[in-house]
Amino acid sequence: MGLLALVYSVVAYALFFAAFLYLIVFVGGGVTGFAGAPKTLDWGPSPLSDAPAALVNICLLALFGLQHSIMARDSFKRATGKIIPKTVERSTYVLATVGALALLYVFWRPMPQVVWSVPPGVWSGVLTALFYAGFGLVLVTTFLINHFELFGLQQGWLRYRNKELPTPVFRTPSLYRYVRHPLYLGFIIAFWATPHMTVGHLLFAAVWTIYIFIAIGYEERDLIAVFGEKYRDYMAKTPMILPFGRRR
Ligand SMILES: C[S@@+](CC[C@H](N)C(=O)[O-])C[C@H]1O[C@@H](n2cnc3c(N)ncnc32)[C@H](O)[C@@H]1O
Repeated sequence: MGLLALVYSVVAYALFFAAFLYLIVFVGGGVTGFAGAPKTLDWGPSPLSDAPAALVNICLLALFGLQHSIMARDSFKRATGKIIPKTVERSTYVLATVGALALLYVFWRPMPQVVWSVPPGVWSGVLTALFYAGFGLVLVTTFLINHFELFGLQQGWLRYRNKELPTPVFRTPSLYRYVRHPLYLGFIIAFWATPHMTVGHLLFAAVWTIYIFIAIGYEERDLIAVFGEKYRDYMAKTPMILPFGRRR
């Protein structure tokens, strides 16, 4: 069973990493210069090409949001605890996230009408740099918290070694001293910073941003439940998403 848990966690991690890398290509499209992508936000076929594009896309984003938020809740983990062992709970979450992203990639309906287009030059270079910086921030931040625990690998490894899972640790390393949610800030930057904004890209960025603020509400409720006063103090002293933002 230990080996099975380890293999499961490695497979889930590998698939997730591939899906994350594809997200950069999917959102960035032409900006990434990756010409071989079968589908991006602004280009490619969808099996749902007869349905209204905005409706299809909002449903796909809502599906991702529901999967992500419901499976992250303690009540869901308690309810499924008998069929999903704690050691592979995170890998299962990661695997379901891959599924939700795959549906998004396959069924997304491009809406290529242009909202803004910055001609090649300094400003388009700045926006492209911000796009990559946003994804870079996401990746770096996962290592600040605990990359291998966040994506289930550590749990699979500990199960294989027959060791106990550690209790959650409250961390505020480097960027977490300036904002409480640097990883989500990275996503917001990556999704909005583009020299070529289309209606589909705008919809994607707007819905995802709204979802991030909803998710923060749930996540912070859980963090208060686990870390209590420590997290309340942190909220009082540290802005949510922008370093110069309001506290709490
Ligand atoms: C995808 S990460 C996002 C973290 C954070 N919201 C951000 O944007 O940087 C979500 C996980 O990080 C954990 N987490 C968030 N802030 C934390 C902190 N200060 N210390 C330890 N774990 C934290 C949450 O409990 C959750 O399991």
